[in-house]
Amino acid sequence: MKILSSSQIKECDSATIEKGISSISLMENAAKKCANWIVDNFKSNQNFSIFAGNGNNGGDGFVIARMLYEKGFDVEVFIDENNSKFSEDAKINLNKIKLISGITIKDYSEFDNRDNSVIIDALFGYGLNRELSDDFKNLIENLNQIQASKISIDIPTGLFADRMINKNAAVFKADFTLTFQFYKKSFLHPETEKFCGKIIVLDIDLDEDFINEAETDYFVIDEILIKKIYKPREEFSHKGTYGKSVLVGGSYGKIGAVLMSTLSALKTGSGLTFTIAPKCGNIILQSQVPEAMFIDSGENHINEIEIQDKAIYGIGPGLGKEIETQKALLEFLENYRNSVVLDADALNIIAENQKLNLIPKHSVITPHPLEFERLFGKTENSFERLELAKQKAEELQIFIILKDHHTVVITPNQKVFYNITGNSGMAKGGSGDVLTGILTSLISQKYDIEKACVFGVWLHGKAGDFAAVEFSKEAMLPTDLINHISTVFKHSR
Ligand SMILES: NC(=O)C1=CN([C@@H]2O[C@H](COP(=O)(O)OP(=O)(O)OC[C@H]3O[C@@H](n4cnc5c(N)ncnc54)[C@H](OP(=O)(O)O)[C@@H]3O)[C@@H](O)[C@H]2O)[C@@H](O)CC1
Ligand SMILES: [K+]
Repeated sequence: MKILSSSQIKECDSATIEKGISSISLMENAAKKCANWIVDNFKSNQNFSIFAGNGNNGGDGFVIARMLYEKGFDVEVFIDENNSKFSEDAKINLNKIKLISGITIKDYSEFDNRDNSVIIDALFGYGLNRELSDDFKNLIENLNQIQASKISIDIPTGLFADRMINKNAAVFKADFTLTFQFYKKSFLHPETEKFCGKIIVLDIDLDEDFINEAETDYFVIDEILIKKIYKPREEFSHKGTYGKSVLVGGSYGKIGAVLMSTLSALKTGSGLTFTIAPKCGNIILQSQVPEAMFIDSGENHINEIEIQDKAIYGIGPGLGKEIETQKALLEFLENYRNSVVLDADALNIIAENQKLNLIPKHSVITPHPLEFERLFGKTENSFERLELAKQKAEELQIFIILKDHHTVVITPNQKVFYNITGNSGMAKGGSGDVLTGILTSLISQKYDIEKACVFGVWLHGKAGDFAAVEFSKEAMLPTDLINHISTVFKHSR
């Protein structure tokens, strides 16, 4: 799914209107989608307090008020009574509810919370173009204090659609955000997404031609995209059809990491799977994953990385940073030209030795924020980190998978794919090792690298979601996630 900027959404609005739908009908349609969702999900609540601004977000609020009232709910609307400058469509809809005696319209200052009330934020949407004034900040901070269910229309007030907020910004803290047609970029960054609650994207029939042609670097990975990428296995094939994965890692006390990568590569469908690990891991690996072939290197840590033909390497899980291991990795990279997947200590070794230039072009690196900082330097926030990652991905011609609450794939041509599968149960040591195995396996099966990255992060998160359903976010383990890779494939058929 494409992510459009606020100015593109405005253009999309205009394109839709040019096709013959009036702006007032568009608002009516958008609000109807919200009202229906609210009725379906908040049947037991009788009171709705709707806070409306003076733009079209407020206009949506007025229409929602009317619709909820018509469905039998008790509705109060709050506006800034000193501000008479409403957008045209907001004014039309405000005038409509003024004619309904059952809907009370009061000033924001007259709000008094009622029992079992739901607060609806229709103050500002994508039209917010500057910091909120102190009056609005106070209003939002007061609303945030109130114990009630809270719904934001389109965007939680105080957030900008596409950029970071100031540190002291006041933002409405929603339990649900009912947003129109597209994810907004700020819903996908940790500093800003925490205000959104659960995000519900409502299709309001904006012009499809405009959406198809709109140019953007930003995408959300959705099932439509995954269906286009996934290649079911062919019946007439053999193990050679599905490539050779070589997982390199492990050191004394950290054999589990490379074991999990190896298992993940196998469960993702790798044809032939090798593990290069120190001798101390031999028995563990051979007994736990008999399907993989073991190549030893060093006693307790890796001291050489053998180059094999026609293989895809995934290097880093549990690798450690012993001097001999560092030398082995740098020597390997100096002599290797194919794409590799680099994770964990492989990235730390590259950072400490300042050898970014050794990463083969079209490789994949999978840093978490701290590893990213070690490689490329500090940034102020995740929006800046993403911009720096885009720049570095292009400069080095590599794919960067930035691991975070929403993991992001950044391609050498600066496209950005946000992943929305996954959950906090995956925030445990070992989850990253699973991702390395999945990515190595998909690339070795000749998925194009961009597609392997997009499919890989989605599959990883989705398996995590199945594991959370079975075991809970607290108790699920990265090994449970590996076992649920099969559930994802079964559901993908
Ligand atoms: N295609 C879609 O997605 C559809 C979207 N729709 C809805 O339209 C919404 C966008 O509407 P919008 O453009 O009127 O913007 P909105 O957010 O209501 O605010 C604009 C007003 O706020 C003002 N203002 C700005 N910053 C401010 C500040 N800090 N403090 C105070 N004021 C500030 C600004 O004033 P100005 O800059 O002119 O001084 C202007 O008056 C969108 O989010 C969705 O809900 C649907 O109805 C139909 C289909
Ligand atoms: K809002």
